[in-house]
Amino acid sequence: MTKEIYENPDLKKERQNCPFNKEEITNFLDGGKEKTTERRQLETYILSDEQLKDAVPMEYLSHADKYAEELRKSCLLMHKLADSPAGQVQTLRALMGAGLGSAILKEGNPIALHYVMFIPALMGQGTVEQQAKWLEKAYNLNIIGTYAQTELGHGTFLRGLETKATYDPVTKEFVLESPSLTAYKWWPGSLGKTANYAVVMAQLYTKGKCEGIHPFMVQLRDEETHEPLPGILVGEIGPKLGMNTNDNGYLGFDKVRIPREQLLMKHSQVLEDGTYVKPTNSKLSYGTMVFVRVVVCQDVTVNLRKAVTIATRYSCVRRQSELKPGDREPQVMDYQAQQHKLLPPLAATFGFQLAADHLWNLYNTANNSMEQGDMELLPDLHGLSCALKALCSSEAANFVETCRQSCGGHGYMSCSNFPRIYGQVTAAITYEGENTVLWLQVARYLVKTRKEKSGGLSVKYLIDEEKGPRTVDTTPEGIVKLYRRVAVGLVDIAIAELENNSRKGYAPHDAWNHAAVHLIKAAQAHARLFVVESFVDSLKGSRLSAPVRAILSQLCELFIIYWILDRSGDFFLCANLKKEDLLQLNSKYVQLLAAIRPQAVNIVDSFDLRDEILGSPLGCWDGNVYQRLFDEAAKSPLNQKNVHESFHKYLKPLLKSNL
Ligand SMILES: CCCCCCCC/C=C\CCCCCCCCCCCCC/C=C/C(=O)SCCNC(=O)CCNC(=O)[C@H](O)C(C)(C)COP(=O)(O)OP(=O)(O)OC[C@H]1O[C@@H](n2cnc3c(N)ncnc32)[C@H](O)[C@@H]1OP(=O)(O)O
Ligand SMILES: Cc1cc2nc3c(=O)[nH]c(=O)nc-3n(C[C@H](O)[C@H](O)[C@H](O)COP(=O)(O)OP(=O)(O)OC[C@H]3O[C@@H](n4cnc5c(N)ncnc54)[C@H](O)[C@@H]3O)c2cc1C
Repeated sequence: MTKEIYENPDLKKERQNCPFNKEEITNFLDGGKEKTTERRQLETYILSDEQLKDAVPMEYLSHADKYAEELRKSCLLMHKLADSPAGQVQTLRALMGAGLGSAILKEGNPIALHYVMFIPALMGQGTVEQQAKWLEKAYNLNIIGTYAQTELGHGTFLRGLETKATYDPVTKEFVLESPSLTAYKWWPGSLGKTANYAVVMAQLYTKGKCEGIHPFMVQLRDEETHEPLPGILVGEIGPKLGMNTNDNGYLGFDKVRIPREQLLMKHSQVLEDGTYVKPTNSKLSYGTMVFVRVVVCQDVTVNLRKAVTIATRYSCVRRQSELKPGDREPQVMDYQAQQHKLLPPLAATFGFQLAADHLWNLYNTANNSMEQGDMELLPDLHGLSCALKALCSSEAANFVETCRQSCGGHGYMSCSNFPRIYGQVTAAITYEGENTVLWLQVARYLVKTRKEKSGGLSVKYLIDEEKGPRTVDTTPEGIVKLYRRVAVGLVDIAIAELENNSRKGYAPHDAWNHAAVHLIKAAQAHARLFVVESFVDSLKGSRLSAPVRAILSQLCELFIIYWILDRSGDFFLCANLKKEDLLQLNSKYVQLLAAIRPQAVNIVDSFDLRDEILGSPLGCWDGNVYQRLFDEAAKSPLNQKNVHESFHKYLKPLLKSNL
């Protein structure tokens, strides 16, 4: 007898008569049919392993027990790598990120930094010989590394880092030192308890001169005992808003000597006599950060997809209040206000992914040409990776919080998974370059391009001024032009502000600081233009069936109008937008909300996120929300006895005290 599978009747209804093929969208997002098959096989392989399941929810464990439990699972996952049905790199990518990996390691993988930064740093900064020495050991997990750059006193301002590596030509060694408390490394993931090696960024001194920050390969712990080596002061920094099993750590050096060959010398070298050989570009040592900024865009998008799926399914199960007097309480998704909360982030997941795909392609192209010594694409890659990392992380964090709020009280439960998703996404606003600082980097590139009439592909529109009438056209292509005008206009306003400040007698750095608000707005407009253009162009260029194209085009239109309505001042200011245009866009927007609403569940279904990955009773495929919430509550240690011992210890004496 086959067991009947429960499906909430409202969700069942939502899923009936879907006008498009969900599987086609799944394949589109995965990058092809074969990729979908491979991903599903991998998910089944990992998620069916009983040893990877939690005996109790993580929330109920102590800080140290959480770490130990996640390290156990993380190591087990690594043992499973060899038999994975997907390729090694594919498996690692899935296990380190917000998708499959987060189903097992909910608050961070203690060895993530090894793959996300340590190995990429070795590959990007090490010579062929250095790679031959350490990469295989790193691949085989004979050593586990991290990337130690940020210090207690400095994260953003890399030139201000204090850790010193002074070359001693007599012994042909570098001497590593932390000259003050603020020089201690502070934050690197996996550093606290897991890693036994690190790529350490330190100020290189040779022949009495500081040559700036450089990467050094440093052993931190004994390979057998795991005890810190002499002169190494290492530990964990304590609980954080999220990502609590990433064991972020601190690290100090008390005159630690390492051989000269442990300076990673792909781009710059120190010869035996202490002569310094410069890199072709002084920013090449920042390459590892560029890589992570690129992958973070993909990662926050996956997290956003999870949040939207949970909130959308829940909003179709949840019935509350009265829409039509006397009628049954409606699904909360039927309130236009709820659609306004959830459909823009739903649409954003597509826009962000398509833009992140473009960035990934640029990263690979630029990297290939840099391997041949051609640095031409580096400024564009730096500008675009900063812009997209900042935009995707900050928008995703806001959207995730909106999704949480859209679930009312139940969204506030830990088991809803919103706190963890938010904890991860909001961290991306800070790590790998604090967003404000990245916006200012982008602005620097835009101002330079506009003034010097020279720059890469992503900023070409600042050089080739658009010709023709400046009328407002509200087709998607017309809307892209509006975004372009805003991006150009806001750069010009920022430049005018800079010039105005100079005329007032400000020195260039003060003129810059006093124009920051305008500069940041210009950088954000540039990033939005890139996402909007990527969304519109990718749909135009893709081979999709008519029904899939229709729904994705509606999402695209909704999204690009949403941002205009959100920032209408910029469009009035720079794109000739009139009141009538805005009203027209507003009515188009609400029409689109109504048109997309019936397909919301089908769209999130097409993300094909398994219940284990969503990790939330609110978002499960079957919509059995209330039963699952009850089951979660039953796991609370406070519910294991009717009367907790603390009653006898504290409450009873109080009750009897006749205060
Ligand atoms: C078989 C195995 C294979 C391996 C397979 C691997 C698979 C797995 C891989 C991926 C997995 C995917 C899953 C993804 C999961 C993702 C996340 C999960 C884990 C979480 C990890 C979190 C880790 C966090 C780490 C960190 O935070 S590390 C520390 C980061 N720190 C920063 O970002 C510091 C920010 N500050 C700066 O970047 C800079 O200081 C600055 C603000 C840019 C200014 O620098 P400064 O030197 O002061 O510059 P100036 O002198 O002012 O010069 C400016 C000048 O330089 C140019 N510039 C600046 N930066 C760059 C750059 N990076 N590249 C190129 N150019 C640069 C800039 O444009 C200016 O140029 P001009 O003078 O010409 O204008
Ligand atoms: C979860 C997490 C994981 C991390 N992992 C690692 C890791 O693995 N390895 C590692 O090395 N580091 C890591 N970091 C550190 C991270 O890279 C830094 O925290 C980040 O670069 C910001 O630097 P900061 O903390 O010094 O902030 P600050 O630079 O001190 O920022 C404080 C404020 O000052 C503002 N500000 C600073 N400079 C400027 C400026 N020039 N103009 C305008 N405003 C400015 C910022 O916008 C911000 O509002 C991690 C951080 C987090 C939160």
